[in-house]
Amino acid sequence: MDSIDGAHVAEHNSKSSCWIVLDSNVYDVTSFLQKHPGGAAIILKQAGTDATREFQNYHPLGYVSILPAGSLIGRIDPGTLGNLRKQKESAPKVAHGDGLPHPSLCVSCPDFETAAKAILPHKSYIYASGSANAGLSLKTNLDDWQRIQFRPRVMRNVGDVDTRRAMLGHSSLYPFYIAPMGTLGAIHPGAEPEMVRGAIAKGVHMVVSTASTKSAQEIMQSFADEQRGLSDQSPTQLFYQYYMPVDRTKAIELMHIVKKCGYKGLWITVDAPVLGKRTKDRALQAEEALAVGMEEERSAEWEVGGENAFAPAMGGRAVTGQLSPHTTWDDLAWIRKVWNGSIVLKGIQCAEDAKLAHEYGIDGILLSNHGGRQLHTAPSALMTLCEIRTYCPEIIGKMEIFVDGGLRDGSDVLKALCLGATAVGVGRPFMYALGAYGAKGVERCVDVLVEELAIGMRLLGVTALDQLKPDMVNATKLLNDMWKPESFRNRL
Ligand code: HEM
Ligand SMILES: Cc1cc2nc3c(=O)[nH]c(=O)nc-3n(C[C@H](O)[C@H](O)[C@H](O)COP(=O)(O)O)c2cc1C
Repeated sequence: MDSIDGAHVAEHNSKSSCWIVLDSNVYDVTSFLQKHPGGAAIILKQAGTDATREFQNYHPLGYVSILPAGSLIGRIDPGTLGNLRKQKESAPKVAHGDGLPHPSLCVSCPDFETAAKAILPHKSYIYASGSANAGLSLKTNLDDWQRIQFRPRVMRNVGDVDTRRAMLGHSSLYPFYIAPMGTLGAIHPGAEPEMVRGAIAKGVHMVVSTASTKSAQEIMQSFADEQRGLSDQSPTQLFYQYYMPVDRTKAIELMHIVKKCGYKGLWITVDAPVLGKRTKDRALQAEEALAVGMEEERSAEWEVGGENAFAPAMGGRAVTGQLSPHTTWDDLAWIRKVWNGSIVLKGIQCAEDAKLAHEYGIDGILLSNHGGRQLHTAPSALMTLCEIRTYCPEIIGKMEIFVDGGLRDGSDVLKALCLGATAVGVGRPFMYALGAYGAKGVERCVDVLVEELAIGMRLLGVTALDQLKPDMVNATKLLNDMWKPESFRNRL
């Protein structure tokens, strides 16, 4: 392979010819610029430089495999590294220390967001906090927890409370877990292994995203190393969130990798046949592009899956081939043959699909609208849970029912459990805690949620989670707004 002088690379620093160095290899990424899901501008800023460090904040090195054939043009001559264009200084990924409140000052979930917002690079905060379209699905998620009130019982000897609950046959210390979130490298340099460290320290389960910065193998390795350090004492288990790639061979290959790694269950995300419209990410990408004299273009190719079978990820735009819009219920037959462990469908949003999942023999469903990041004005998980209670109550207790979206208070977990949920997924609070404080923040976030949960149990009058019953909550407000079939409405 050709050895290329740094000075020569440095000359290719524009949108008409853009070269970058990654892991000592020189790539011509000119034709890839407009296809990059993170936007052209972010790569263009690195043009003519060694982009390895910045690149690894977001991606595993293996990502280079999706570059068009012929992009690799040589190796950088190591003696000429000094001739490369100087990398533009970007804001430090995390500025731990300076001005950041001590983690103990985070006493409720919103405090983690305040801390993270203060120190995360703007782009990372936009990624974490963003939602689809005008943000109404996210708002519904947050609001609906408040639309259910408790009906507490008193004088019930609540001296000791037990917060344990099993998830898919794995005992859990708590009835909540860390929801899968992609690209944690944009939030903390330690990326997913840092989140895993915090999870293990507190024994909370975690679902790992297909769109992770680190590979499924690396994350499981960090989990195993960490567990070994604790003599395998932590009850934490890792599950795997699965995005279906367009290419069947790739899809099967990924399942084999996940199985070999030892992830405990496959959580197939079914609410993302295409990426939702991430308004804030898109606006920011357009701004960044204009700042370097380019214009972001909308491309239909980015909106639906194509031929490129690449492990998915969720930036402002999806990579061609990373999300399959073609998946149907029939696919569950071959998935079952490849994956013999438990399966959860993530993103069920109405009673009919919940019932179907049960008929297909699925182990669990996760009622979720993806943290409000997919369909505009989608129902909250609590609303879908009310639908299930009304239209197919027979499935409750027959399969595990998880819910996620907008949970910001540990005691709210109890509302979902009263209505029949197995456990609740918590997303952004853990992401913000990670961004602000790394693994220590994740630990702190668990503590905050557990404290609220345990106080809530006592004040509600229960000492174990199996004592929670539907009549301990008043969900009338949600039930009033719940969808009713046309025939039923005509009778009113
Ligand atoms: C040159 C080869 C590159 C390839 C093949 C590539 C690939 C991708 C892919 C597949 C995504 C989708 C989302 C994700 O996985 O996070 C993405 C998003 C992104 N990429 Fe790259 N990328 C490249 C270079 C870079 C560089 C050099 C940077 C930064 C210096 C960068 C920063 C980002 C960011 C910030 C996102 C959006 C993340 C998000 O909002 O989720 N990429 N890229
Ligand atoms: C920044 C971010 C990234 C996410 N990435 C993924 C993902 O890769 N796969 C997935 O199935 N869900 C993903 N989600 C959705 C979460 O798994 C979960 O459904 C949602 O965050 C729950 O809402 P909450 O953040 O309000 O707790 C992501 C959510 C956020 C906030």
